[in-house]
Amino acid sequence: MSKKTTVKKPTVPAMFSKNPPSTTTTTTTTTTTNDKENMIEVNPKNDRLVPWVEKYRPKKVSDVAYQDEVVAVLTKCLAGSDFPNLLFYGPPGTGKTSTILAAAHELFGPQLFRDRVMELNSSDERGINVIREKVKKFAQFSVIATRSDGAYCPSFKLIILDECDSMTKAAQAALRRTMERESKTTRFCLICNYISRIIDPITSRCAKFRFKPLKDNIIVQRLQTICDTENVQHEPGAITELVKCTEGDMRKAVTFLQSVARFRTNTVITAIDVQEITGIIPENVIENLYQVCHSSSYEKLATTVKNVLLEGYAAHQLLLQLHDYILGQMALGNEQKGIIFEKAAIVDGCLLDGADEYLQLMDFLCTVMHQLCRS
Ligand SMILES: Nc1ncnc2c1ncn2[C@@H]1O[C@H](COP(=O)(O)OP(=O)(O)OP(=O)(O)O)[C@@H](O)[C@H]1O
Repeated sequence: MSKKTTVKKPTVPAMFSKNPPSTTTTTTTTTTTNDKENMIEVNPKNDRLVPWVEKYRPKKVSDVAYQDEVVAVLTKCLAGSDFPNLLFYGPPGTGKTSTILAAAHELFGPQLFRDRVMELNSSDERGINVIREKVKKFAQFSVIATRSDGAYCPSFKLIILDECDSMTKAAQAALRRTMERESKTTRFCLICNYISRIIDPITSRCAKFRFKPLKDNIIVQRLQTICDTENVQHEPGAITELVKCTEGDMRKAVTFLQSVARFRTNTVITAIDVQEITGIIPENVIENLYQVCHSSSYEKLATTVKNVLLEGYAAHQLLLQLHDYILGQMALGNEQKGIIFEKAAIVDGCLLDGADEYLQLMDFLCTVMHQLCRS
């Protein structure tokens, strides 16, 4: 049914092999041993084993959803405008890595991609040595602006530093010099979640783009397209239920969809299937907890919280959903909600640090109870 396709394994840039490839364009249609090693054959029969996040990763810059500013700038760059050093920042799963990879594929084409692009993940390699050895070495090679298919091809190479907010300050400082010195031959694309962890001299050398969490309707559209392509049937409310817990993260949405599609109990995906896979807590559980807070009985609250935790619901998810539920309650004033949410933030921090789920939830719900008594 589907064609036989190939997916690239993460590569060590060819530049760092003992014999760096020629930087002039030599067209060859045969696949080298090295190329073969870096390809995962995707047999149509095993097609279902491919993670959908990879299968549906945008192939072209124009496929990237909802990040209009960066798409507009990169489209101009692809047409021949100057290509600045880039800094992409924003929450996970919003398309930062996909956007630059798509742009690089369009700029260099499949044959030059391996020679012209170096992708480093700073979570693994975050020290100054990587900048001194790998980045500097790669940046120093000069290249010729030709492509065998005649398409526009710039005369620079691209270094992608993913998760660069975990680079040490010394490494960032070393990068600053390299960026300046090699500006004729190399462009950088830095990707991070927290821009505040990047030193000013680096941010001021880059065009900065904030990737926004994707709107629910954009995620719904994308999931619907995937469902149509993969022939996944679902109840009308199932996709909306799934999107509820994604917080604008498309990766999370697509991963959940694939999990639900694989482990569903019926041919048609239901909202219950989604709740079981994603860990979303049914609305009545949240309502019940809130009502118990109204009763002002500490013993009743303690028993209910114990029972809810015994059901296997995660305290963090309970806290998230209680937050949204309380936000919509008219019975509580702004000041009371402020006190409750301040407590929610403290409890969330404690849970992340590994504190006891029961004690933390009790702490939070006692605050809710207290504020309800005041109203
Ligand atoms: N804007 C988007 N348009 C289309 N698909 C997207 C978009 N954002 C994310 N995706 C989907 O989510 C997957 C992960 O995206 P990507 O790796 O680009 O996220 P990221 O922002 O780099 O995340 P992280 O900060 O965790 O590295 C992609 O393979 C793609 O399927």
